[in-house]
Amino acid sequence: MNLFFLMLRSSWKASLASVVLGGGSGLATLALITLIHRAFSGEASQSSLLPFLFAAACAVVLVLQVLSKCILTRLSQSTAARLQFELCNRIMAAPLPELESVGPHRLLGTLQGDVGAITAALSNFPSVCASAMVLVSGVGYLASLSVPLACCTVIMASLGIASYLAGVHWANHHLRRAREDRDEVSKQLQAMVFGIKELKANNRRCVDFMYDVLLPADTAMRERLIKGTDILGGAHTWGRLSLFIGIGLLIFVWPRIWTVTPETLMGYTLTILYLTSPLDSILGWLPALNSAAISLNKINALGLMIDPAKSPSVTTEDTGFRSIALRDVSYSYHSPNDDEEGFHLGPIDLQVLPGEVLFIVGGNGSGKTTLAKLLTGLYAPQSGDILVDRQTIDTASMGDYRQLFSTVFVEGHLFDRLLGIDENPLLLKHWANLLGIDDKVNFETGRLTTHKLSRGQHKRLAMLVACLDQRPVFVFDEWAAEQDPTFKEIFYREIVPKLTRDGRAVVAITHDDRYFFAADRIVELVDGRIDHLRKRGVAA
Ligand SMILES: Nc1ncnc2c1ncn2[C@@H]1O[C@H](COP(=O)(O)OP(=O)(O)OP(=O)(O)O)[C@@H](O)[C@H]1O
Repeated sequence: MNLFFLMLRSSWKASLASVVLGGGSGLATLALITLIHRAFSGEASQSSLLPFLFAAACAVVLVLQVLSKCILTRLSQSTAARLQFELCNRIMAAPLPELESVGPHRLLGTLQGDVGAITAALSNFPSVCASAMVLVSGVGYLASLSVPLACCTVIMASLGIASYLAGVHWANHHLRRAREDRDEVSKQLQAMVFGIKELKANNRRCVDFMYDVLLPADTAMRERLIKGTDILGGAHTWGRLSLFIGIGLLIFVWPRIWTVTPETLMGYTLTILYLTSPLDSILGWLPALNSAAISLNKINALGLMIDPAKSPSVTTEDTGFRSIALRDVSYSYHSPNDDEEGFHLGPIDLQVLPGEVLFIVGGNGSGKTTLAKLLTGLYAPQSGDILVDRQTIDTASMGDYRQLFSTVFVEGHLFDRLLGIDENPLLLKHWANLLGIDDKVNFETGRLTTHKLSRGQHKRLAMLVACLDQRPVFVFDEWAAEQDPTFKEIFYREIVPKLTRDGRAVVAITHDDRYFFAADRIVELVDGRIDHLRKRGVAA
């Protein structure tokens, strides 16, 4: 996909209108140059109409250029907004394992840096279009003065632009690598922000991080950026200078080989000098266009632009279920080292029934969270099937399947308002009271206080959102791990039974063996396989 196709797709009508208006303004500018030339050449200097024609041409240029720029500004901004929205949509539609392997630093780099680079190029597009129109009409005017001279000028300008583009191509090599390096810098900056406590607590670690990790990554990126920008700067200056070389040839060489009147020569010089400014704006914009093209390639390389965006469909109906079954389900992670095998989970056979409480237990790294991600449809099984009411879930129905679950994961994110939930102030107040966080929720606006919360309070707020969501199955990943003893009691003795009272199921990953009595069934995972399956009242 290229930048112009992106713009045309945004609105071909606005694109056409701006080109037509820009073309009109170019012609009016040509009329201005003609009038100036006539006034200087003396042939019509006596005409009393000339000042009025000049004023009229000025007014036409003003109106057409302003209109064209207004349309193009809106067009470029809406194209950038559309690109950002589409990217967000694609990110939301992309499978979680792919997003995890891309990594948050690269996704953020793309959403902020790459979309920003594209927006910057697009927002200068209006003035560049107007400049291009002025340039084209200027060349037209040159041709009206002398065709051989115009041909010679076009050849000179083409040589200048071709050598400029060769410079751009050379610079690209460094700029593309600088863009790759920027991902590494964003990764390290993210590590600094999230690891600030660990860095502050140990000065040596802090110095090591700054001088051995962050600075080398940043220096490598900047060196490449400087090289690329230097080459671009040189090429830009050469592109501009080629025009002056053209003027020099025109004044000093051309009259020796071709007969040319002083008026024609003056008209030529005047026009070429006038054209330096639009040419400069086009050449100055090409580096931004270049960065935008690199960013667009980067977005394509992430694989986020390949499939048409599929917006999530909204289903409000609580369909419920009679059984959810994982049948011979397995999943393997790719190892970053090719010679090592990644963690393998499965084959797993597991059933979740309405109204039951299922605990998933096991040691660290035994695969509990991976199993929860498979169960909730965040990961698609690599083999085996997920069945709801004996119907197999395929790729097309996976999105709907995920809507069966309210989840609270260990590293879950809390939005600062209630999203995707019908407001029910009474229910909100009820759960907030039960969870002891009524002061953390603004009942009037449904707003949630998401900062200045302890980790335990953060988890309680996440639980509140899950409870309000009221899907058929609740999945909690070590929710109680950060709760005080009083709240552990409330969770296992009050909340869990309350949640299952109207036929909803609770699947909880837990290490709290004191509360195993609260489960109907307990599944124990060892090295990615189910080792024990205990039922209420039955010893392991
Ligand atoms: N995105 C990933 N890519 C590669 N390997 C992963 C990924 N996520 C988890 N793993 C690996 O899979 C294994 C199981 O991880 P998982 O998070 O499911 O364990 P867990 O039982 O929930 O552990 P804990 O009790 O510590 O939370 C671990 O060895 C982990 O290193």
